[in-house]
Amino acid sequence: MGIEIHHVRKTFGSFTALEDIRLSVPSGGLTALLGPSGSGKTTLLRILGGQEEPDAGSVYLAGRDVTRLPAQQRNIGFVFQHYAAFTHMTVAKNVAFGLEVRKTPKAQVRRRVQELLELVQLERFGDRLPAQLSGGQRQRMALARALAVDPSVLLLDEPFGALDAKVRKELRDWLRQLHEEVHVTSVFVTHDQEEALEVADTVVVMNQGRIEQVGTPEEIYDHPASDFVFGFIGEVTRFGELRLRPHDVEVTLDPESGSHPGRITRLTRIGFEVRLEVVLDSDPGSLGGAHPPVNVQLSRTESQALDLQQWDAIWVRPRAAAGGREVEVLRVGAGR
Ligand SMILES: Nc1ncnc2c1ncn2[C@@H]1O[C@H](COP(=O)(O)OP(=O)(O)OP(=O)(O)O)[C@@H](O)[C@H]1O
Repeated sequence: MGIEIHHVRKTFGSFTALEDIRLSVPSGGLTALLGPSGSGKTTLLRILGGQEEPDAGSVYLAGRDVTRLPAQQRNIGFVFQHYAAFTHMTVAKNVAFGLEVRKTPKAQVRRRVQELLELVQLERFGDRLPAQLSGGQRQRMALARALAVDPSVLLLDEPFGALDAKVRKELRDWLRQLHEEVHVTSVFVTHDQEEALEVADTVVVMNQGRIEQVGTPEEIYDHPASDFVFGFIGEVTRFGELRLRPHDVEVTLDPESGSHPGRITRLTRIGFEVRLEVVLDSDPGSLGGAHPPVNVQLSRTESQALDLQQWDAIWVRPRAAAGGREVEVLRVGAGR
C-alpha cells in the first residue's frame, strides 16, 4: 500500500526540522530518503512510523489517515542501525516474537519462522543467540523479525550504517533481491549516495528539512533539479564557470576546440580507475580568484592510451564541447 504525506511540518522548539513536506511513496516500491546529516530524514521516518507527531499536515497509509494513530496500530515493520534483539533468546525466538505476542498458533509460528529464516538465508542459525551472529547476519535477523507479522510498510533507518564497507555492499544487493521477492512498501533512510542510487527505485533527496527532488536514481543523477542535488549526488569539479562531473572532463594531448592547457599535478590509480588533478595554466572563465585544480576521472584504458604520467602537459575540456553525449553541467552560482 502507498504512503501519502500532505504538508507535514515539524519543529523542535524554534528549530524547523521539516518544512511543508509533500510526498507520495508508491505502493510496493523501495524508496530511499537521502540527505546530509540533520536534513530531517529520521524525523520524517519517525513521523511515518508513529514515534513522532507532526505539528501540521497528515500521513495516509493506503488511503487511511494515520497521523494521530499510535505506532502499534499502523502495522509497520522497523529495522534500525543498532538492532535491539532479545539477547537471551535464540534467533528463531527473536523472529517468532511478534507472532507469539499475537497469539498465533504454535505450528503456524514454526512454519513462518522457518520460511523467514530461509528468506534471509539464516536457516542454519535459528538456534544461535544474537551475540553469536556477525553484524550483517544480525541485520538480516532484524529484517526477518520485522517481516514476521506481514507489515504493510517496512521502515529502515540506516540499516547497514554500522557495518563495514564489504558487508554493506553485500547487504545492499541482498535487500534489493529480497524486495523483489517480498514487495512490501519500504522506505529507508541513508546518507550514502551510492547506497540510495544502487538499492532504491525512488530516491527522495532532502536538505534542511525540505525535499529537493524525487525521482528514479537515473533521473536524480542525470538531471539533478538543483545545485544542491548535483553536488550531493556525485563528485563535482570546476572548469571555468562550469561545474561538471570528473568523468565528464576530456583529456587530450593536443589543443582541440574548447580545450584549455594544464599540467597533471597528481595521478592516482584506484583499481580500474585513474584520477587526475590538473592545474590549468590560466582560468578558462571570468570568475576571478584562483582556479581550483580540475579533477578528472578516466578508465585505466583511456589513461594508458594517452600514456599519461604525472607532470605531463595536457589539454582538458568538458566532454559536451566535443559534441559527444549530453553531459550535465551547471554554471557556478546559477543556483537553480
Ligand atoms: N527530539 C529532538 N529535539 C530537538 N531537535 C531534534 C530532535 N530530533 C531531531 N532534532 C533536530 O532536527 C534536525 C533533523 O534531524 P534528523 O535526525 O531528522 O536528521 P537526519 O537527516 O536523520 O540526520 P542524521 O543522518 O544525522 O541522522 C536535526 O538538526 C536535529 O538536531
